Amino acid sequence: MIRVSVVGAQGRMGASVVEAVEAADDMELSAKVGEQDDIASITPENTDVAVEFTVPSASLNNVLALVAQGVDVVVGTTGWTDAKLAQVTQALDNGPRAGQAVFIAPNFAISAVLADYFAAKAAPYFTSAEVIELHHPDKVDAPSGTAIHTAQAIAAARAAAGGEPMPDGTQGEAASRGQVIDGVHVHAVRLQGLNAHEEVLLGNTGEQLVIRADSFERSSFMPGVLLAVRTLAGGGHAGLTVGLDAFLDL
Ligand SMILES: NC(=O)C1=CN([C@@H]2O[C@H](COP(=O)(O)OP(=O)(O)OC[C@H]3O[C@@H](n4cnc5c(N)ncnc54)[C@H](OP(=O)(O)O)[C@@H]3O)[C@@H](O)[C@H]2O)C=CC1
Ligand SMILES: O=C(O)C1=N[C@H](C(=O)O)C[C@H](O)C1
Repeated sequence: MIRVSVVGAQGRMGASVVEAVEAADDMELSAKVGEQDDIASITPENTDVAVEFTVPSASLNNVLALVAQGVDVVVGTTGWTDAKLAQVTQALDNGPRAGQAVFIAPNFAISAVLADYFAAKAAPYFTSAEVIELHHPDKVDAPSGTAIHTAQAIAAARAAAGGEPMPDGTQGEAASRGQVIDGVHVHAVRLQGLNAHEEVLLGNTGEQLVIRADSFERSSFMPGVLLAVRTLAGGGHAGLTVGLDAFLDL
């Protein structure tokens, strides 16, 4: 049995992970940790993999604490920057146990992972690309971690193909055009009734490709979370890995 502890267990995602772990035949729930609890209670003696879904402002410290304890971590919290990722890599290098692993995914839903992948594949063939993410109004961060990841992937694919900057003659209030991430405009919608959705618009003269992923329920993230837990528990993924595509045969 894979022993799993959940950090942020009282949150929307954490509670879903607790349910998914309890329902999995090959896993058992070890600890449920919230903001008031001591994360140092999670150790290799009671936990094979910790799953972390908290808030962007707390996630790095939680991950560093778990790595220092010698525990492998699957992270779904957003807000990761290159500088934060570098801190995780450094912590893993100095971790107490050989072969320690941290896995971070901006999105665990297969629809979103594939949308991201398809968008990067399509990007070099289009003059223009913009990303629209749409979420429930309780989401604290904007734009979504997924949208940032998608925009970066589109920009990297365009740059690798030697693409020109996108045409845009709009003047006036810059905020109206969304946040610009690596040259790609990203727009964030918060609307009651929504869960997690993303649309990538790709345009050429006289044509448009729309790639859209919809997570209607948090259960859509659970197969990806459990896949990551099983993959880390199986070993062979030492160090830091980012993105569920690393564990899929794409
Ligand atoms: N990768 C993916 O597929 C997905 C990622 N996400 C991301 O996951 C994160 C969590 O989302 P969601 O569950 O909706 O958010 P919630 O606000 O529902 O949950 C966050 C939880 O974290 C707890 N928390 C805050 N600080 C700490 C801390 N220092 N230690 C332990 N627990 C803490 C909060 O407790 P309290 O309320 O008591 O402060 C709360 O229970 C977000 O970054 C979101 O974007 C969401 C969906 C899918
Ligand atoms: O907060 C959410 O709900 C979600 N957060 C992640 C993100 O910011 O990309 C993943 C998904 O979009 C749901």
